Amino acid sequence: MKAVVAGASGGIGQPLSLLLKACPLVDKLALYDVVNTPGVTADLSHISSIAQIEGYLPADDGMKKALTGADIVVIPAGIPRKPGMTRDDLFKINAGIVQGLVQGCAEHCPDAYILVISNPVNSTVPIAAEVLKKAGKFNAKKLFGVTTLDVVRSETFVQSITGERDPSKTVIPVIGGHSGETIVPLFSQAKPAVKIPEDKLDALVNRVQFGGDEVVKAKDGAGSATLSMAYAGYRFAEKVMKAAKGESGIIEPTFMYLPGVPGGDEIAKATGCEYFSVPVELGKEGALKATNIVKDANDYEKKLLEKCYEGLKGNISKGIDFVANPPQK
Ligand SMILES: NC(=O)C1=CN([C@@H]2O[C@H](COP(=O)(O)OP(=O)(O)OC[C@H]3O[C@@H](n4cnc5c(N)ncnc54)[C@H](O)[C@@H]3O)[C@@H](O)[C@H]2O)C=CC1
Ligand SMILES: O=C([O-])CC(=O)C(=O)O
Repeated sequence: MKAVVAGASGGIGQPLSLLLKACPLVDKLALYDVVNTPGVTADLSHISSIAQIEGYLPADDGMKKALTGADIVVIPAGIPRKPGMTRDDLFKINAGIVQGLVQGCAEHCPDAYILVISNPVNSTVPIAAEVLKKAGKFNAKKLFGVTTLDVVRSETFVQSITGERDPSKTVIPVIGGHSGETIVPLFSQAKPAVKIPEDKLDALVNRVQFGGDEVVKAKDGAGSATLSMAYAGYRFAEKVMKAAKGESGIIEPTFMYLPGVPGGDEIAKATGCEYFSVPVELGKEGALKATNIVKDANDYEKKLLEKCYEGLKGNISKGIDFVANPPQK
């Protein structure tokens, strides 16, 4: 399995590359960034794990060399937030970065699983899809917006209420998008069931929705979540790779183009959003099936979902429009 990290020298890229270098499922790891890949690559190359590592800069066809032969491409390239910014404020710069990298995937590794971390995910995933569609290489089953950090946060924050020793043992679906009120945790659907006292529910939901802001504020100008994101990004990438190798029964929420995924059409109709994060079963060819968990939401969660739909639709159209009507330079 050849894995590529695009944006490998960054705050997320470095620890994510470390985790992938240590992963026994990875035979080859290519690091791509516009800066510092020689140093990061040299450093990681001393780790005595299976993965053979190569690093590339844009010069000398670096992107092409990194992407050629890739089975999975993880993209954490782009600028992060500073206090006072929304994820949408990152659009202006990150939209073009994701567009360029996904164009590279269309040309050099059209069959790879593509995992988009760069924000705003609600718009960068539609951008990626439009780029791939234009190139005639779009496979909705293999394009994923990484929303795993919202799931990881939900597990962690619920643990502070339930006291469960291993938070990852509680499965909590988090659906919708990846910013503020578009993030909707469905605590009513947790397995095993969790009991959240009524007077704690609003604060818990708010903390999951604005968990990113909590980190941005604490970092005080030095960026946003990087280490927890690398953990979450790795967790999702590992699931995709395990499914690719034939392991069955792997389900994880991820932000996808639903009409292209089995079971997705009815969710797109119910939500009015073509892109939405729902629990998706993964298989060798990527997404096998999207689960319509929206219909199981309770009344409290249905209200959250109404707000989610509103915000998400605008973010999605903004991404589609960026590719259809490129901004004048
Ligand atoms: N999906 C999610 O849950 C999360 C997403 N993020 C997003 O991830 C992105 C990266 O965050 P950080 O790693 O903290 O930022 P960072 O600034 O530390 O790293 C970004 C890296 O991307 C590189 N880069 C820029 N343009 C590039 C290009 N055209 N090709 C290849 N590499 C390029 C930069 O040189 C830098 O090394 C941000 O957009 C952030 O908002 C962050 C946390 C969670
Ligand atoms: O908040 C941010 O800008 C980074 C992010 O997406 C997260 O931590 O969930």
